[in-house]
Amino acid sequence: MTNVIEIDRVTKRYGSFTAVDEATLRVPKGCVFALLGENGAGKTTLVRMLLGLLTPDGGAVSVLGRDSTRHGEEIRRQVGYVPERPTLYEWMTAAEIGWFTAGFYPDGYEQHYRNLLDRFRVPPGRKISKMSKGMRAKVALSLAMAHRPPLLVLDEPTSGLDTLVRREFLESMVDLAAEGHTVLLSSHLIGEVERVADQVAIVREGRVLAVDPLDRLKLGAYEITATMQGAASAPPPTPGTLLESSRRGKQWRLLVRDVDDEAAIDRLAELDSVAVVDRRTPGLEEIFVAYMKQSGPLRQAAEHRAPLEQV
Ligand SMILES: Nc1ncnc2c1ncn2[C@@H]1O[C@H](COP(=O)(O)OP(=O)(O)OP(=O)(O)O)[C@@H](O)[C@H]1O
Repeated sequence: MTNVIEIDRVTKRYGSFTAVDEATLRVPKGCVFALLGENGAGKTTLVRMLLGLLTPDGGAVSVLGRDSTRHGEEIRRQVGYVPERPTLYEWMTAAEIGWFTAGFYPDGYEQHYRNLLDRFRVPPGRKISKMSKGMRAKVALSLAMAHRPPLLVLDEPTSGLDTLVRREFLESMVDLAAEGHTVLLSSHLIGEVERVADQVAIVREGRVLAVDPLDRLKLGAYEITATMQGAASAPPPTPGTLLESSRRGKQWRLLVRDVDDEAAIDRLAELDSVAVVDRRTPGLEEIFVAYMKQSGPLRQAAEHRAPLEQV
């Protein structure tokens, strides 16, 4: 099994509202895979279908080689899941909650949990109710990892954490992937995804718009500024795939990706219609925003969507 997750043309509706629309993606073993999308894009709905907690209206979801509609329980046994707002028993200490949870898992769980608390520097005797958000998140992560799941699913795991704790948390994810675990991270934080992900799926309004290795998404992307000879000129033909174009006076700003040969951009200056060409490498945020703007709204906004945050 090379793919830990396989999602094929999956659709999920809530009444007449389509939350996930024919989504297709593959998550290979041993990578940190990010679902990147604004609030309300459908990430949690996708995650719930993976875990067999929601049944798709169409398409197929397979996790660790099993159909999640029929084998949800088996999948959940093998997956570590940290939801956006983990529920922890407030009155227990970190050690007690591990002891309690160990009852649901095979031998070795509690010892490994204690090792993880140690690794994340969580005092075992501290009550959950007396912990900071960051420490709670580490307890939730330790509980999710203590049965050594081959797949860890994290739904907006760092929301509410401060920068340092967030960074530490993210680094532990990269370590996990290096140890052969697969991590699925759902996030709307571009900086976070850029820091840790090997592969990224850009999700917008229930649709998967792009799935790529982060390197590929970034390395072949360019922002081209072409100053034309005349104000009315059309933009020059660009190499690669055009994601976004806008004009201000004589200047076109073009965002392209999948450019194999950057010299092809420089050669645009040889065209009669072009006076000057500049290029620079955009950040993931610019690429993401270009995808978000493409072809206008895909569906009516169902709710107020929170703006994107940078880490
Ligand atoms: N049980 C439900 N009934 C009706 N609509 C729902 C339900 N759950 C989610 N939705 C809607 O489906 C869309 C996708 O929601 P989802 O929670 O999957 O998005 P998300 O990308 O995880 O967002 P967030 O980051 O805010 O959690 C949203 O518009 C949401 O309001």
